[in-house]
Amino acid sequence: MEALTDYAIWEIVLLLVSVLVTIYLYYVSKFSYWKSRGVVTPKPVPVFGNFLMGMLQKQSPGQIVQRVYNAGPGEPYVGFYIFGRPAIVIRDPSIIKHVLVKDFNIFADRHVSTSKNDTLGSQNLFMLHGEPWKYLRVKLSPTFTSGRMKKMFPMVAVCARQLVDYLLDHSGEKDPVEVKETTAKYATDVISSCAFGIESNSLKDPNAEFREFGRKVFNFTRYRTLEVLGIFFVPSLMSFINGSFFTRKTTKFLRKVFWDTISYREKNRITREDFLDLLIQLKNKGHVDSEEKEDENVLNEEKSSSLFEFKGDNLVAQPALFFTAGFETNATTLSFTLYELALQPHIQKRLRAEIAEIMDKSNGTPTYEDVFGMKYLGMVVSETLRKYPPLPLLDRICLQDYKVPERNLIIEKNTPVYIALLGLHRDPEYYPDPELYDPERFTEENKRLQKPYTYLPFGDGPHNCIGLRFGLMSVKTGLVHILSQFEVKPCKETPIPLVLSTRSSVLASVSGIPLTFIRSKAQTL
Ligand code: HEM
Repeated sequence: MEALTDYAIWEIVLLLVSVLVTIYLYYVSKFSYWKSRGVVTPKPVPVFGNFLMGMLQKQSPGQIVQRVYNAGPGEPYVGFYIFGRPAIVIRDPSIIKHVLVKDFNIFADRHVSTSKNDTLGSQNLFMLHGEPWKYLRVKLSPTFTSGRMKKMFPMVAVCARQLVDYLLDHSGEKDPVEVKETTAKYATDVISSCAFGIESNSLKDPNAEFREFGRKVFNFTRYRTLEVLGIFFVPSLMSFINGSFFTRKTTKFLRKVFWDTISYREKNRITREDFLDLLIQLKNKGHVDSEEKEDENVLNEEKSSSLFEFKGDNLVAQPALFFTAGFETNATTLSFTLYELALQPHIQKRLRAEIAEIMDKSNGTPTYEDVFGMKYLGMVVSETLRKYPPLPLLDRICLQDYKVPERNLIIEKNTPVYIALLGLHRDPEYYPDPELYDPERFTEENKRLQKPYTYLPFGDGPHNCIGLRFGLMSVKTGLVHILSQFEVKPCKETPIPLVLSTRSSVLASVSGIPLTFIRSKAQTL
C-alpha cells in the first residue's frame, strides 16, 4: 500500500513537471516571435508577456507602451507581448507617418474595442471600424469646422466666467483648490452645454448629475482599471466579460438626457447652434446643413446610409463620446498647465501680460479670434500637450501583412500596432531635457526645426482627433479667464515632483493637483 502511494506521488510530480515544462516551452516558442524577426523586445515573463505590470496596475496603458518604447533606443520599432500575443510599438517617426497617414488603408482601424452589447461604447466614432467609421467621420466632420466653433464660443465663454466666479469664492493662500476636480467641473459644463444642450451646473452644484456620471467613467477602481486595460489591449475579451466603455449607469443616464432634450427641442422648435442641433439634423435629414465650402465637399461624398443609421443608440453614442472624450482631456490639459505655471512664475508672468493686453483691448470679452491669436498662450498649451499628452498612446491594428518600407520586417495581419506619445514626447533625442517645461520649444522657428511625427497630442491622419479645435477652444478660453483674474501658486500640499497615476487611461496625477488662486492686484483694488 505504502509502495503504491509513493508511486502515485511520483506520478503526480511527474505530471506537474510535464505540465510546467510544456507551459514553459509553449511560452519560450511564443516569446521567440520577435527575436526570430530581429526585433528587440523587453524581457517577457511567462503567461503575462510584457503585461504583468499592467495587470498589477503598476503601469497605466500609456506607461506600458512608453516602457516598451524606452526599451529600444535607436531602434525603429520594439516588439512586445500582450500575454502571448505579439504587438509592436513603432519608434521611428518616418514609419509612424506611414502607419498613420501614407499607408492608412493597411492601418485603418483602431485595435481598441468594447463589447458588442455596449452600443453606446461601440457605435461611436472612436470605436467604429471600416466603412461605417468612414461614413460617420464624413457625416460628423461638418460639426467641427471653425465656423461652428465660433458659434459655440459664447457658450464656452459663459462657462469660463462661471469658473472665475467659482474661484473667487475659493481664492486666497489659505484655501487650496483641487485643480483637477475644478477644471473637470468646468470642462463638464462646457461639453454638456455644447453636446447635450444642458446647463449641467457642475461648478455651482456639488451634486450635479453630469459631473457625477462623468466621474464614474474615469474613476479607476481596481475593476474599472482592468476593464479599460482590456478595451485597449485585449479587446476580444470585452464581449466575453460584457465590458462597457461608459459604465452601465452612465450609459443609462446619457441615453435619458439625450432623448429628453431632443424631444423638448423638437416640440418647442428650439435651436441653439450646438452639437445637439447638428445631431438633430443628422437624425432628421441624414446630413448637416452646409455652412462652408469645406462642408459641401464633404456632402458630395455621401454614401448609402445602410452603413450607419442615425437613430436610437447609434445617435446617442456620438454626444456620449464627445462628452467623455471632451471633458477629461480638457480638464487634464488645463490642470497640468496651471500646475506648471504655478511652479514657473516667469512663464506665468509673461502669459498673464499677454492675456491682460487682450482683455484690455476687448473690454474683458475676448473673441474666438482673440483667443486663438494669442501666440504665447498657444506655445504654453502646446508645451503642456507635449509633456502631458492627455491620451498618451495611439493604437491601430494591421489589416493585412505589411512590409515596413526600407526595413526587413513584415508586420503580420492582426498585429496590434501602438505609438507611444509619452515615449516620443519625452525622448531627449527630439526634446532635450524633456522633463523641463519650456514653451520656447514651440516658437515658430523651433516648430520648423521639430522632427515631423514626434509631436502627436491629437494623433494624425484620417483618425486624428475630430475635437481638436473644440478642445483647444475650451482649454484656452478657460486659461484666459482664470489668468486674467488670478495668480496661481503652489501650496504646501502641491505634489513636487508630480507622480503620474498608474491606473488612469488618461494622464493624471496620482494625488490630485492642489494649488492656490490669488486674486491679482489690479482686480482687488
Ligand atoms: C485637449 C483635448 C483633446 C486631446 C489631447 C485629444 C486627443 C485625441 C487623440 C490622441 C485621439 C486619437 C487620434 C488618433 O488615433 O490618431 C483622439 C481621437 C478622438 N477625439 Fe480627441 N482629444 C481632445 C479633445 C476632444 C474633444 C473635445 C472631442 C469631442 C468633442 C474629441 C473627440 C475625439 C474623437 C471623436 C476621436 C476619434 C476620431 C476618429 O477616430 O475618427 N476629442 N483625441
